[in-house]
Amino acid sequence: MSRNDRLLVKNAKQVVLICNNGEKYLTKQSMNNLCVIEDGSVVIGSDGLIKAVGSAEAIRAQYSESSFDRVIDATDMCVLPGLVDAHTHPVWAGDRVHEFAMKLAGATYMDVHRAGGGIHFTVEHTRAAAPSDLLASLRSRLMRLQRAGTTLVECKSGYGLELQTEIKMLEVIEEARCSLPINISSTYCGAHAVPKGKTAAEATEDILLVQLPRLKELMSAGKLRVDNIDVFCEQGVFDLDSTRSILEAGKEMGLNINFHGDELHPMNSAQLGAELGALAVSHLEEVTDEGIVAMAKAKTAAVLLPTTAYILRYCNTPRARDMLDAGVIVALGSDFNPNAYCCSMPIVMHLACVNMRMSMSEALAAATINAAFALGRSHTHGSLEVNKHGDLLILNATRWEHLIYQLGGHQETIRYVIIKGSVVYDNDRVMDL
Ligand SMILES: N=CN[C@@H](CCC(=O)O)C(=O)O
Ligand SMILES: [Zn+2]
Repeated sequence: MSRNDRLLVKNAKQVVLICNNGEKYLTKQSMNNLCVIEDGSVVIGSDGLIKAVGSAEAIRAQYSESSFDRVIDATDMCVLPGLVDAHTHPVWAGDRVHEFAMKLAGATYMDVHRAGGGIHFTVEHTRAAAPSDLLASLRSRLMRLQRAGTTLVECKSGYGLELQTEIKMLEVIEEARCSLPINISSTYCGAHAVPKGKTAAEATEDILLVQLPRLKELMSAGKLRVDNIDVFCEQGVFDLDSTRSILEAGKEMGLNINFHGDELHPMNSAQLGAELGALAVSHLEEVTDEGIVAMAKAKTAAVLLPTTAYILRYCNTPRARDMLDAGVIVALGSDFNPNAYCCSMPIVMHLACVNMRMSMSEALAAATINAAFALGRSHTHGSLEVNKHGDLLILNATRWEHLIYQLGGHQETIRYVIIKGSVVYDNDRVMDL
């Protein structure tokens, strides 16, 4: 029967499916046994979903009568799922380039924070910013992430720390979700820091009695979509009890728990996440052995952020190998924020391999299916399987590992970024491998 589909990507040297059995995440050895088809093709239908993926020969035979809006000949190229960035803070105003110099001179993250810099500096500028300016900068940041291969990204609020600005940030994220092709998972992070002039207890009360109820109203009225709730659980920020009460209230509203924990001090955040049924805990530089066991058992994903230790230098590198060996679902995120200005998941994967001793296959699984799991989206994203979103990358390379191996080389290696079967980035520069 003849039919019309949106896109055929044919004759790719490699098609990296990641997995092909409807797995929601990968752990341990399965992360090193990614499903790869040599000489393969992919078909994406007019609904933007994958209709077929398989050997080029089989797809040719199966689709001999079909027509396509677009055909890409991927001879000598590789096809991968679009990358998933499981942790970013992309909505903000105010440049913090000066803090990079302070940190290079030896200041710690908390030194900068206590001196009124860090999150507080960004809060001041974000509160004063017009929504249209926040949206313009968010758009250009998301386009940058997209050019680096990200097709699904988590975006946090958290530079308002009071009702009005937190809602403003979430509305800006919602506007981006409606107007850009990139897939967004939005996170309310009103407990990102204790606002100036308030104690942690007062801030917790404001979140529980003012911010979350208003969020609930807006969500129920269909005026705002929010997917996750986040808290910065850290000494001098939100302790374990405040974190618990905020996360529980968010869960009650139907939000997925996905929070910052065990970053600078061991807080037992991993255990709390496991106990509350969190989808994910991010950072975990200071996770304990007990925390690792609890997360593995509860199937709470660990979103590891290699840029943090790289940029802060004094901070420990997350124990990726221990977590992988224990069977924790390890995911990756860029942690894009004014402290860690990194838009590139290929660079994040490279850092994960070199500094956290992950294999390239583990890093790719962590930046696709497992990152999608951390956002509750692995049934639709994170692998190239029939009925999932047709979000993929086509590389100017005959082996997919070039995406990670070439540090900072993604501008040349990524030829196309495709979301739901439409080309959203076409880099037609020819490169020499
Ligand atoms: N740790 C807390 N939050 C961010 C940093 C945000 C900022 O410094 O503006 C993080 O994930 O690294
Ligand atoms: Zn963060």
